[in-house]
Amino acid sequence: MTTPSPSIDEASLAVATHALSKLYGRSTALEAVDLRVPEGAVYMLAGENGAGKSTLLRLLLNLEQPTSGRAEVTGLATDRHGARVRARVGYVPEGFGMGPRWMTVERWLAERTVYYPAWDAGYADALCRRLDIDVSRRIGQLSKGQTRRAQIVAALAHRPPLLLLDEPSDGLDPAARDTVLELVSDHLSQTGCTILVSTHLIYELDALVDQVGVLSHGRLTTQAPRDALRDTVKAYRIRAPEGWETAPDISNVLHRSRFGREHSWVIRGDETEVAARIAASGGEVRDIASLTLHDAVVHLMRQGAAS
Ligand SMILES: Nc1ncnc2c1ncn2[C@@H]1O[C@H](COP(=O)(O)OP(=O)(O)OP(=O)(O)O)[C@@H](O)[C@H]1O
Repeated sequence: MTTPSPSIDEASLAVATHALSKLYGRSTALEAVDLRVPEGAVYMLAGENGAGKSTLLRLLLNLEQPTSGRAEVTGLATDRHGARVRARVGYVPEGFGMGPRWMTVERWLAERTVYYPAWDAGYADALCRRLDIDVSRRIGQLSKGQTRRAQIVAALAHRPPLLLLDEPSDGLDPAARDTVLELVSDHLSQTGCTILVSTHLIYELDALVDQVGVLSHGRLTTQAPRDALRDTVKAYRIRAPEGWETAPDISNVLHRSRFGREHSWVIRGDETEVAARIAASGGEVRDIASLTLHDAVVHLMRQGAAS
């Protein structure tokens, strides 16, 4: 079951999906996903390998069709307006296939202008310089990271209202990762665009993210503003009598560990309510701490995988 988000104005969503499902044969890749990405948000999509993140992004671009359900991207129904949706989106795909091996990067970038009328050649040049791209090289000669750099230029250079980034730093060296984060951050402050980004490197996006979604086995098990997660997913240090761990009536325990009579539990819920329940069951709350975004999301991923 998806954790409900606080009320969101449906009219101001950059992306909305409605019970979006995708089967490959008899195997479920996505199951009744109700994604809500507010306009102007940086929405991080996390989830284990095979959770359905890339499939979801491909469906949003109508590169593949859902088995059931529907999606709207920048207000357009993806099934009827696939080409218009793609023109409004900057997409970094999961894979590294770009184009024919003989084509130079320069020519490949020039061809993007056909698809994107708003292509800004000056901005594309500046991005190529920042990312140290030799545009005279042929696609077949590029390393994985060099390919990724060119894909990032293509995604940003038409200043689309929405970026769909599928593990954008995959293949990049650490310095290039930092440069890409700076570029995306600058791009965001200049354009105010919306970003939906799938990643396994949660800490990398820490400074940017304001919405979080967790996919697990094709289901969106968590969807919440980042601040709401910070306020509700907490680590409780508890001193308790022997055998206490079976006593409390507490739901949404994401993690338990124990050292002697001291317990450390990660619990999702209202802090005051959780603390009261612990106290009522005979436990003494010694400390309550917030988690990093990385730790909170990893606990939520594990809970999603286990449910
Ligand atoms: N073309 C396809 N044919 C059959 N199954 C597919 C296809 N594409 C994806 N799948 C399956 O759908 C599920 C979701 O895959 P997807 O690539 O969307 O996951 P992901 O969350 O992006 O994973 P990762 O983090 O490993 O990139 C997986 O079980 C995968 O095997």
